[in-house]
Parts: sequence; C-alpha cells; structure tokens
Amino acid sequence: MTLLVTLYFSALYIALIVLFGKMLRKHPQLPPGPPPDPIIGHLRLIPKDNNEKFFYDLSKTYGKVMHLRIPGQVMIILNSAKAAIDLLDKRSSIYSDRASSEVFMLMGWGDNVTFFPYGKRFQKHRKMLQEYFHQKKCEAYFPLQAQEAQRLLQNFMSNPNDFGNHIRKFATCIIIRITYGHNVTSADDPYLKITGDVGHCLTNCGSPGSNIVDLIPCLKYFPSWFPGTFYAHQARSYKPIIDVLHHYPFEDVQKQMATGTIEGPSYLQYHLEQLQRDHKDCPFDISDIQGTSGVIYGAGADTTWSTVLIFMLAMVLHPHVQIKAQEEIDRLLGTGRLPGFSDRPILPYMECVVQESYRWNNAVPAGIPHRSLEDDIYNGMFIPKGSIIVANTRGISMDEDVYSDPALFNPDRYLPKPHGNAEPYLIGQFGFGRRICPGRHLADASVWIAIASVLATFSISKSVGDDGKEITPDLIFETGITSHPKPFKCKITPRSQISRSAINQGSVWAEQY
Ligand code: HEM
Repeated sequence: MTLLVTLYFSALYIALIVLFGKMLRKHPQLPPGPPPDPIIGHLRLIPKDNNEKFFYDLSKTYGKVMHLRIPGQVMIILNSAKAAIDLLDKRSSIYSDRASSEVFMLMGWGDNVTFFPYGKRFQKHRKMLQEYFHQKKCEAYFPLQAQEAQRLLQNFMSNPNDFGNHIRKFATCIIIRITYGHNVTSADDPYLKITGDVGHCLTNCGSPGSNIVDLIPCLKYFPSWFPGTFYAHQARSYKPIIDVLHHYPFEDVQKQMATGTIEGPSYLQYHLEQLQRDHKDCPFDISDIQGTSGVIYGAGADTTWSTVLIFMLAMVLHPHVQIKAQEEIDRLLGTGRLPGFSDRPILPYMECVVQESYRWNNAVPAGIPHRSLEDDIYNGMFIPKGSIIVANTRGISMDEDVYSDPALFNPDRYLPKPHGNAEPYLIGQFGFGRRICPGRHLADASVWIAIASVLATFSISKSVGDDGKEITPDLIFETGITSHPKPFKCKITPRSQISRSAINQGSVWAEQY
C-alpha cells in the first residue's frame, strides 16, 4: 500500500513537472522578480502596508517592470510612466478589468464601480459618472468650490490649529453639495457625521487588492481569532455604516423631491428625475443610483483632503517655495483679492506647486490594481491572463530617469530651462486607461482653489514648542485606500491685514470665481 502511494505521488509529481515545463516553454519568461519561496512564492515578502515603497525599492534591483507571485496569482508591477501608458492606456482593451475586493464587499460596497469587473455594468456606471463630471460640466461647480475655499480660509483664521479637520471638511462639503445638494452649515450636521464615520472605515480597511484577505479570500470564512482575518472582521463591523451612506441621503433627497423642498441641484436628484421620467426605458435603476452616489463620496473626499494636506506639509518644510508662489500671486493679482479659477493660466509657478504636491507624495500611492483579460507579451516578457497589474504611482513619481533628486519637493523642476529642468508633470496620480479616475477634473479644481486661496492669504511655518524651538514635522504617512500625512503641527498666520479683510468679505470673493 505504501509503495503504491509513493508510486502514485511520484507519477503525479513527474506529470506536473512535465506540464509546467511545457507551459514555460510555450511562453517567454515572466518579467524579472525576486527569488520565490516554494509553493507560497513571494507571499512572505509582501508587507502588510506601505506596498508602494516595497514595490519601488524592489524595482531598483529587478527593473521597472517586474513580477511577484502568490499562490494562484501573478502580480505585474509597473514602476514607470512609459510602461503604464504602454499597457494600461495603449492596450486598454485588455488591461481594464479589476479584481473584486473581498474586504470592500464585506463592508457593503457591492455596488461600487471601483470593484466591478470590466463589462456592461461597469460601462453603465462609468457613463453615469462621466456625464456629471466631464471637464466642461465641472466648470459649473467652480462657484461652489470657491465658496467652500472661502469657508476653509475663515476656519483657518478662527481656529488655525485644527487645520487638518478644516481641510477635510472643505473636501467633504464639496462632495456632499454636488452629490446630495445639501449645504452643511453646522458641526452636528447628519451628513457630516455619516461621511466622517465612512471616512474612518476607509482609513482603517487596508489597501484594496493587496491586503491579506484580498490576497487569500478564504480567510474571510475563518473565525476572528485566526491569524490574518483582521480586515475581514473589521469590514463586517463597518457594514452598517456603509449601509447608512447608501440609504440616508437617498431617502432624504427622495423626500425633498416629493415635498418640493429640494435644497439644491445634485447628482442624486438629476438621476432620480431621469429614472422617474424614463421609467422602464431608463438605462439605470435605483441600485445604480445608490451605488454611483456612494462611490463619489468613497473615492472623492479623502483623496482631495489628503492632497491638500500633503501641500500643507510641503509648505512647512520648504518656506522658500511658499514665498516664491506668494510673490507670483502678489505680482500678478495684487494683494487685494483672492485668486479665482480664471487666474489659473496666469499663475505658472502656482501650477508647478500644485503639480509637485501630486508628485512628491501621492494620495493613492499604489494606484488601484487593474487585471488583465488576455495573455500578453510586453518587451519580450510574458504577462499571463488574469494578472494583477499594479501601476505603482510611487515608483512612477520617484523615477530617477525622469525626475532629478525625486525625493525633494521642488516645483522649479517643471520650469523651462534655464530657470528649471523642464521635467514633465506626473502622469498617473489619477490612474490610467478606461479605469482613469472619473472625478479627476472636479478633484483637480478643488485642490487648485484650496492651494491658491491658502497661499494668497496665509503664511504657513513650523510651530514652536514649549522650549522655544521650532518643531519640524516628520514625513510619516498613514495608508489605507488613500495615504495621508500623520497629524502634524504648524503655524498658520494671515499674511496681512488685507488678507484678513479679503477672507472676511466672504461671498464677494466666492461669487467672483
Ligand atoms: C485628488 C483627488 C483624487 C485622486 C488622487 C484620485 C485618484 C484615483 C485613482 C488613482 C484611481 C484609480 C484609477 C485606476 O484604476 O487606474 C481612482 C479611481 C476612481 N476615482 Fe478618483 N481620485 C480623486 C478624486 C476623485 C473624486 C472627486 C471622485 C468622484 C467624483 C473620484 C471617483 C473615482 C472613482 C469612481 C474611481 C473608480 C473608477 C473605476 O474603477 O473605473 N475620485 N481615483
């Protein structure tokens, strides 16, 4: 019996080796990668968080296109803009699929386009979002964004120490107004509470696609004491909060529509009206409206907040950049008014500051992984169907062949020679191809107006400790689906009496945009 079993397994082993050998001979090699462990591949190497740095560090040894393997899954990591464009943009018909995220499904994000596979439902949701957030349409939101920037400045003035929360409120209120038509006017507003709770879930749920439960989905069936199940249980406990995000605003807007008390135009109202009007001929249903409106908050608020916070940190650490940008504003706009969107083309250095804030540290540093739909060959390397494709924004933004001294915050790098180094703006902070962020025009306008308004009116500097010494913030980031600087201290003071009155004149500036 023992002999039979031994013979059986020997035969099976030989058959597998032959089969594997044939498979390998049929295709060129996978991209380079570190030596794997038997069976588990590179699983042991992949860290719990900070994947973007791990991928970037590995690329220095294995190249800008490399692979990692975990049981049943090949990951292709792209650390250059060229490779990401070549594959995700130029071959988008085969690189636009997405793996689902077990953790996000457990949390209740089943109708979230971010985790849809490529197909009809994905296209339907993208179309709904595209219609409301294309570049031209986003100009209609400029006045609202300028008003929220105005509120941000007033909040900076009244309580500068709480600047991080003010920026979060700025980003959140823009999303709430556009999605639900609701204007937040008090700190105990229910919408603010809901989005605050959801924000907490998103920061603590791990990176979608690369947390341990997403990599080994069967972990979701194990009890909570079992190692590696943390994110699955966390996600289940968050589900009631995500359900409230999908239901409360929806019912609120429906009620307002029924009673003729609509607060303002919104994404929800626009689509609910279309559904009522076209009824059976309408291409979408209620779950599509709930799903797409939920994703706007889920994807749009923390990312914007994080980008503006990264800018604040850069200003504390690089005062000469701040002074140069402020000199440009004073020279070109004078000191008596706030910048508006129509000033954007005439403030080139400010543009460099905004673009450098995207590049220096990224709000979504490892992107969101795509998945390939077919076998492919790139520069002689084999990319099997079903591979997870990570366009690592961190690696792209730190590419030393493109950016000199990439770790340095240096907006001058983009200026034409001889003033600067004529380096290109970052590509990829909003993703690639058919999955590119549908909210990028809205987000970019929010980031620009916040940065321009703050620079025009406030000086940002190091805070001073009880010992009279300046406190230099550490460059430490917290990473969930987004990455943002750990809370840090800084000193925020109005630049002049003129700034004070500009800020206090409130709506005058907001309406000018
Ligand atoms: C500074 C702010 C933002 C950043 C840095 C950002 C970044 C990203 C990135 C990197 C992706 C992944 C793209 C890919 O897979 O290739 C993404 C996807 C997405 N973003 Fe944004 N985003 C921002 C703001 C917004 C806003 C304001 C909205 C909503 C209006 C939004 C909605 C979405 C959605 C729905 C997806 C999923 C798209 C899909 O899977 O097809 N984002 N974003």
